[in-house]
Amino acid sequence: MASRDALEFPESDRGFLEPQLPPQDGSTPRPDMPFTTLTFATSLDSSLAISPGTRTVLSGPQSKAMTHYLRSRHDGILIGVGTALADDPGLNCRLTGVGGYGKEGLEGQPRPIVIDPSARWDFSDDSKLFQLCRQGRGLAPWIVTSLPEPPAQKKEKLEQYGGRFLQLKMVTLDDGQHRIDCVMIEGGAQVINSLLEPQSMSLIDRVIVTIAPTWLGQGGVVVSPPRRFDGEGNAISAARLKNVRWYPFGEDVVLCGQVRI
Ligand SMILES: NC(=O)C1=CN([C@@H]2O[C@H](COP(=O)(O)OP(=O)(O)OC[C@H]3O[C@@H](n4cnc5c(N)ncnc54)[C@H](OP(=O)(O)O)[C@@H]3O)[C@@H](O)[C@H]2O)C=CC1
Ligand SMILES: Nc1nc(O)c(N)c(N[C@@H]2O[C@H](COP(=O)(O)O)[C@@H](O)[C@H]2O)n1
Repeated sequence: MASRDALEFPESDRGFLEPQLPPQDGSTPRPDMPFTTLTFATSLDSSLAISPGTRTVLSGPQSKAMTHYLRSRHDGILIGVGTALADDPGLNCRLTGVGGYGKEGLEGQPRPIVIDPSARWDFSDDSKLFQLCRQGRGLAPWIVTSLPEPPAQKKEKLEQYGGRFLQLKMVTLDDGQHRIDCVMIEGGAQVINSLLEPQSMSLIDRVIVTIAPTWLGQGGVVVSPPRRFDGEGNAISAARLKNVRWYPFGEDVVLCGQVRI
């Protein structure tokens, strides 16, 4: 039976998204690299949150359900440590019919991946992610760190739940069981802004942005990649999408496209 807090994303809305999603046969556009979707919700003034260190609800119910559908179609969800600290996120999929929400096991649940170079996320049993693990509603996170020896207590706790630390140079796992074919990158701003820099933008296969009809005002956590200049020193746009599609979800609009390289 589906749980009371489960979300529904109707079949009628799924067709629009299908061409944007990772191929279901696990094939990837670049060898040994996952299919990557950059997806987030923004205000009209490009803010992800009203101020640093806070969580702001931008998506309405329909686009929120869409995000959970996207989660169900990716193996992993990636965030930066700034988001883990600010949001205490669940990072699971709460759609009816996935594991923990009407289905046995954890089928359809993505692996949370937290980029935490210095292992500064001070997680505990009370962290939302670990509560969901105990309830059989989400997978334990993988934490990508550059520390050769992550703190022993954190490592022990993480492994208790089935999570693990990955050192930066070991992101690509060579044991096939833990392969990740597609990753959904949710943010936050620093992660997104760095991915939209020229040297990284080719790593993004799709961009799916929920735009909420609100201005959060100055002082927000903003998506705005570093400015670029042409050969004559004139400012040019930092990044632009091609193959753009728009879709309304309630009061929000969802924009899909590919970064023009
Ligand atoms: N509306 C939405 O859809 C979303 C909103 N958010 C919001 O965004 C905010 C958090 O954003 P922000 O503060 O920018 O934090 P981020 O989540 O982007 O995390 C930033 C940290 O991650 C590490 N990091 C980021 N980029 C890289 C990189 N390229 N290589 C290595 N490490 C990297 C750094 O850690 P270190 O400093 O330790 O080296 C950095 O300080 C929160 O308020 C959250 O609510 C987040 C996701 C989605
Ligand atoms: N799609 C979307 N809409 C918003 O309004 C948001 N604030 C976010 N934030 C992202 O979702 C994470 C929270 O996930 P849980 O609901 O806790 O599972 C948050 O950490 C951001 O990555 N996304």
